Amino acid sequence: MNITDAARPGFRGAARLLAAAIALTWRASRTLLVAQAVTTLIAGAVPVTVAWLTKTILDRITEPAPAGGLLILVVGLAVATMTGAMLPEVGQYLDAELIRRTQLAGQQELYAAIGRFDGLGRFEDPAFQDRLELAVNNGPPTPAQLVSNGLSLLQNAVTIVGFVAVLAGMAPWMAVVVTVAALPTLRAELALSRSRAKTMLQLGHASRRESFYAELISSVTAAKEVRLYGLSGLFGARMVAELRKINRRTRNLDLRELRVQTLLTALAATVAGGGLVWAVLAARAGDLSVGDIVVFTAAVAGVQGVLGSAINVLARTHQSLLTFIHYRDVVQAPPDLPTLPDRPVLPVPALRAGIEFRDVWFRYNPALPWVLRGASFTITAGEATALVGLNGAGKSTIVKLLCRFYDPTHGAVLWDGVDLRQFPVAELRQRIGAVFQDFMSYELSAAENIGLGNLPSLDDREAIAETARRAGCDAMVQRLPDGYDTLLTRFFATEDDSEAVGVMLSGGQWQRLALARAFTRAGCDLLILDEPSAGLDADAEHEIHTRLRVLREGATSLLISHRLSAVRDARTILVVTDGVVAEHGTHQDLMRAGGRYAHLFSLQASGYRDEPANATP
Ligand SMILES: Nc1ncnc2c1ncn2[C@@H]1O[C@H](COP(=O)(O)OP(=O)(O)OP(=O)(O)O)[C@@H](O)[C@H]1O
Repeated sequence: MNITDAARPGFRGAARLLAAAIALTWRASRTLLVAQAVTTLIAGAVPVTVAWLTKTILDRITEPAPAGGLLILVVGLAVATMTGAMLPEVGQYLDAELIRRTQLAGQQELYAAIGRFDGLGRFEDPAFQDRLELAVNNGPPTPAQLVSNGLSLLQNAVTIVGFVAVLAGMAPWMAVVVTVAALPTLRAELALSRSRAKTMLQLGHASRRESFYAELISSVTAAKEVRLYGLSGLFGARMVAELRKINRRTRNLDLRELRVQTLLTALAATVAGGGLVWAVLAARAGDLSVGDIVVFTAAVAGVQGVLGSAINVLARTHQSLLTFIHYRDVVQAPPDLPTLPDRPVLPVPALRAGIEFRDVWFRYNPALPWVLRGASFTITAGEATALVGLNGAGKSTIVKLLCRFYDPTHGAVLWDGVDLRQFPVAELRQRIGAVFQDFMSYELSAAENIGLGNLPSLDDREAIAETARRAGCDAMVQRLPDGYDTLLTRFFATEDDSEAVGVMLSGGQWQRLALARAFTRAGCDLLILDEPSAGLDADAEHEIHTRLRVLREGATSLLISHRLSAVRDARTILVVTDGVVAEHGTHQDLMRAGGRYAHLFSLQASGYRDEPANATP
């Protein structure tokens, strides 16, 4: 994925980003956007109108023969002043409402984009994680902020043009001096905001590590080990070290900003003071009227004040643009698992022959070692296949390639002879049921924990109960305080009953629910069971494997287990060693061959054999 250089979007890049922000805000609420634009234009014209009316009224009062229409001017001044006082409140409300609506639209767009990432690679890439975090934390409100800043700039521009015109009419050189004096400020502010955005990106790692340690200290998952091993001091110190690192960098930025701002304020004060001295001298010489001095002072202060605020808004806009880049990068990220460019995209057919790994090479990252080194094997349709091997051999990696969470680095995975990359990913996954080794425990109700496996039947309580019966967890769920409605968490209450207390399940109980979730896809083309009985007691394990044997009968399944007695009746056992399938066959074949499998099986079997009676002391 091409990640834009965050510090320098370039003029055209900035224009494209702004256009995208306006488009999103327009989609969120066009009425509010138009209302805010109108309010902004009026607010921009008010200060100049007030200054001009004040001057005119003063000049008329001090004229030897006052002209008519004074009352109209005074009423006009009152209306303009009142409008000027009321508009900020109205603008503030419109601004807040526009931000709320755009944030909602932005959040929907961002999370829909994240949901479209088919693979796991991006979630494991630290550079992408940094951008994702910036996009998630700061992205959704930025379009509205950008638009709001843009409108503020428009308002400032209207005011500046008005005051500069007034100044130019009285002292053209002063209009030039005031405007030129603002240029260094603009340059310095833009440089500052660029440094700030760059620093925020660089601090992404530190900030994630800081959150990681904070989470370890306060999370219930880590609470046991943190307490037993007394880790909170260590993690707390590391968290503080990361926070100090972040503070050091942001403090340096703030100090730089303070120095620059002080210099710029001194420059502005000198220009304003000089202008005032000139105006007073000119008035004494009879070149300016009292009204002229009032409007001159207002114009200099107005231009400087508005220029200052415009520059601040510009810097904020620049900063928002730099943040918005990450949001756009995520939202516009190309598909992470594209289909093969030179072959047609095909619907996924029901599996008839089998799934073949053909000379598959795979590593998680070019910098990491190969996990698979030319693995070739077949999972035959309608048969029970088992996958065994030592820890880290690559069994779960094979499962992830089967579900197409990654694509092979070389070689191909073929579904009835068709490369998986020719299928729409979501369609392929609908044909697969799986219990992963690191399955999820959802802090939702028991029924939902099962029903999530098959969304169309999420509310079909009878189907869920039937699945639970097949997975052997119906009785366990029935015994929970609210049966299938029991909330499996101690952290959230149900919306309608805040007093309801949730339940925490044991590891084995969660595992049974995960099994049931996979079973909701009964009749799927491929059932993957990665260590489905790892957390179960001996009784439960035996019972589950007996059930699985029945369920796998005639179905295409892949079972991974370190308990070799559980895989012995698989039609084919694949033994993964050194990144390839080194042995395959039935239990009997492999035992006869006397290879790695036979060695592992004999080792496990010896652990279950009784010691001879005379060997006991
Ligand atoms: N997401 C990942 N990123 C980088 N390396 C990974 C990732 N997942 C696994 N690995 C590495 O790939 C290798 C194979 O891991 P895998 O989980 O496939 O092994 P396994 O055979 O399932 O092991 P076990 O029996 O312990 O479950 C290991 O060396 C592991 O460190």
